[in-house]
Order: sequence, then C-alpha cells, then structure tokens
Amino acid sequence: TGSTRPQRILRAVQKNATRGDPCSVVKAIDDYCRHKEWAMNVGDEKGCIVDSVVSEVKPTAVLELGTYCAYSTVRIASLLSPNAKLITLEFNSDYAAIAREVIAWAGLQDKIQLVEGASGEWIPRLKEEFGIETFDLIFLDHWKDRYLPDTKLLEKCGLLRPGTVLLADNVICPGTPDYLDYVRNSQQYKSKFFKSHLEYTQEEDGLEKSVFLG
Ligand SMILES: O=C(NCCCCc1cc2ccncc2s1)c1cc(-c2ccc(F)cc2)cc(O)c1O
Ligand SMILES: [Mg+2]
Repeated sequence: TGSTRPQRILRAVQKNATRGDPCSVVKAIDDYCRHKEWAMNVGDEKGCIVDSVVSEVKPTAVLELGTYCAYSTVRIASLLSPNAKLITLEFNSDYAAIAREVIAWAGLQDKIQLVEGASGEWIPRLKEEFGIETFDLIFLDHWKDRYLPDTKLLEKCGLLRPGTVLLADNVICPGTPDYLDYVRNSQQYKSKFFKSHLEYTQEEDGLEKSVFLG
C-alpha cells in the first residue's frame, strides 16, 4: 500500500518548509504540485487574488468550505489579524488528517478550527457550536454542485450580513454554472469575476467575488 497524494504533499511540507512559517508551507506545496504532481490547491496565481480580497476585507470571521490539504486555509489564516478566526469544513477524513498536520506545521492551530463533516449538515450548527454571529468572508472550494445550495443555506441560517464577501474558486473549471447564474442575477449580490487559470496549468479558470447586500 503506497502513500496517497495528500500524504506526499505533507511530506514535501515537512521536508522543505520551516516550522511556524506559513509562507514557506505555501511555497513548498506550490513547488511540489507544480513540479512533481498536480493537486487541487487554489495555487499561487489564484492565491494572489485570494490574498488581495482577504487584505481588502480584513475579516475577523472566515468560513472555508473545502479544506483538502489546508493550502488555502494556511494562505488565508496567515493574513488574518491576531483575534480573527477561520473555520474550515472538510468532508473527507483522510484529507482532514493531513490538513491538521499542515496547519500544525505552519503554526496556525490557534487561528484555525477544522471541522470534519458535510457542509449541508454543519452550516446550520455553526452559530450554536462556535458562537458565530455572521461571517465577514466565505471561501467556497468544495463540491461544485454544493456552492449554490450552501449559499442559500447560509442566507437561511442568518450567517451573512450586508457586506459579507463570498469568494468562490473554480467557477470556470470544473465550473459552477448554477451558482454563477444566481449570484450574478440576484438583487441580493454584487458580483465580480476575476479571470485566472486552473492551478498549475494554463487552463482557463477564475474566482467570483460576490458581496451580499442583504
Ligand atoms: O473538486 C474540487 N474540490 C472539491 C473537493 C471536494 C471536497 C469536499 C469538501 C467538503 C466540505 C464540506 N462538505 C462537502 C465537501 S466536498 C476541485 C477540483 C478541481 C479539478 C479541476 C480540473 C480537473 F481536471 C480535476 C479537478 C480543481 C479545484 O480547484 C477543486 O477545488
Ligand atoms: Mg478549488
């Protein structure tokens, strides 16, 4: 029984990144996935767009849907203010186990709460379980056919406030057509597309930034 791709990514982090240095963790994953084997991290090109949105929003409460190996988790958390918190949901327990190790290597355990489970099950529980009022920023990077139902669920659960920013990965590749249609045509959102490329490739992709207007 050989290793899995997430295990190989963790090994690359432990080999090439400095403990407690989130930037070196991000770089180690990008180097490995660009030169050794592709993996579904948001990557460096789209990651720079994520960085600019996080820096602009200055969120104190962040929700990430889809952790995988915690590349974007670490990238976002490294930009947050001291009292800010990030909750990240991961469905796959093997991914979650690797993600916890990557988060620990980056030294960001105190900022990040990793929750194992399905978004549809956990979103209705976030207020009660974690004392969350509303989120300032939500990064959608999980099952592409869950972006729309989970956005409607977040609205229903009162987890959005006027000004909450939804930032969605992969709106072109693999694509989230129903979600794009909703946020671009709803009076409740002001939406903007950031053209980019699928991580580590020249395939078209992009991020959609949608501000909830209430
Ligand atoms: O599926 C992707 N990402 C979601 C993984 C699903 C993990 C989940 C997390 C979670 C948490 C809570 N509830 C339910 C769920 S389900 C994904 C796929 C590609 C891609 C692009 C071109 C390809 F040829 C092949 C793959 C690129 C990307 O950037 C992705 O993000
Ligand atoms: Mg993605």
